[in-house]
Amino acid sequence: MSHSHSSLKLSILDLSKTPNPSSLSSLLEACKEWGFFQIINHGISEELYSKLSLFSRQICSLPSETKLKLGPSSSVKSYTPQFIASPFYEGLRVLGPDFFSSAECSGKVLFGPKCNEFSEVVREYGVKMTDLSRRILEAILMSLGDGFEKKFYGTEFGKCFGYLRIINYSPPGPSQEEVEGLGKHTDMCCMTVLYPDDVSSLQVRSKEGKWMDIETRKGSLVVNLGDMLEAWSNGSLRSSEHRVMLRKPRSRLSLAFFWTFEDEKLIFAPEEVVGEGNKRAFKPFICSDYIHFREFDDKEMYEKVGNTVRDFAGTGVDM
Ligand SMILES: O=C(O)CCC(=O)C(=O)O
Ligand SMILES: [Fe+2]
Repeated sequence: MSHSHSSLKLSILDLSKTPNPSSLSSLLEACKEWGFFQIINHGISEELYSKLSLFSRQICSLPSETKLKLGPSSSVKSYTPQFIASPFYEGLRVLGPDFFSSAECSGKVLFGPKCNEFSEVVREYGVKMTDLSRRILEAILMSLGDGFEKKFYGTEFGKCFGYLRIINYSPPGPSQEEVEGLGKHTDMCCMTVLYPDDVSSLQVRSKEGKWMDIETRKGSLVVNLGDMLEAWSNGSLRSSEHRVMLRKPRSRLSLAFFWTFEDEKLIFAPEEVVGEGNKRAFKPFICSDYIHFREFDDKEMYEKVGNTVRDFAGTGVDM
């Protein structure tokens, strides 16, 4: 039996070019319609990616006893073993802004003396992705309204920080044509910058509810918007449901960099963003309250995974 899949070529943001009205309008269009686009000329070298991939593969092959020292129920909590998100998914989280120290904290347990090299590679990746995330977010604000990046970047997004998740998906079994590596979800953060080794496993759900395979240019990174930005933009920027479907009999690696508001941030769309005469699509809420709402759901009631910020703070007004 073979499945047919519709696919979506992601809109391109070229980071080597100064944004102009035409590039900004296609960026805004992509953010509203899909909440997904791709970036090219992003400056993350393949060499850096390969170094990090190598460590990722090493983490994958370590014995479970070692990794379970880092979570889910130990004090460090940086490791998500298989069978939490899915039977095929395991992940290691490294918190910014001090990527070196947080990498070291896990690295000591995982790699022993080789840990320094790991921490250094993660630091370099974290710093570069932080810079990249800022530039992307500025472009998004610019696309939302004239002068919005100057007006809102510092005041609203000035305390954003990033964290990295190094994700390994184990291969589906020989008799499994297609398995869910990561189930349907929206990202909680403002924005995710994704370096997948195989983009064809990533699917986004259209507004009509159709799953689409994501297509990108070779070497580009995938950006998707999260719930916090959807709420901050009064629902005009879309945080889309997406998932990972594993189809090839090989493992898959992915580096997901999440750019998020600080815990205590009150998320409330500014008047100018809502626009005169428009209703509010979200009640104001504190960032960490939403994260707790999601974490509780994800762990305690697995069937309820998939709850979004609209379930948490939506007013019922559909933007
Ligand atoms: O692995 C991927 O390509 C996507 C991961 C993802 O969606 C996530 O970690 O939120
Ligand atoms: Fe995601």
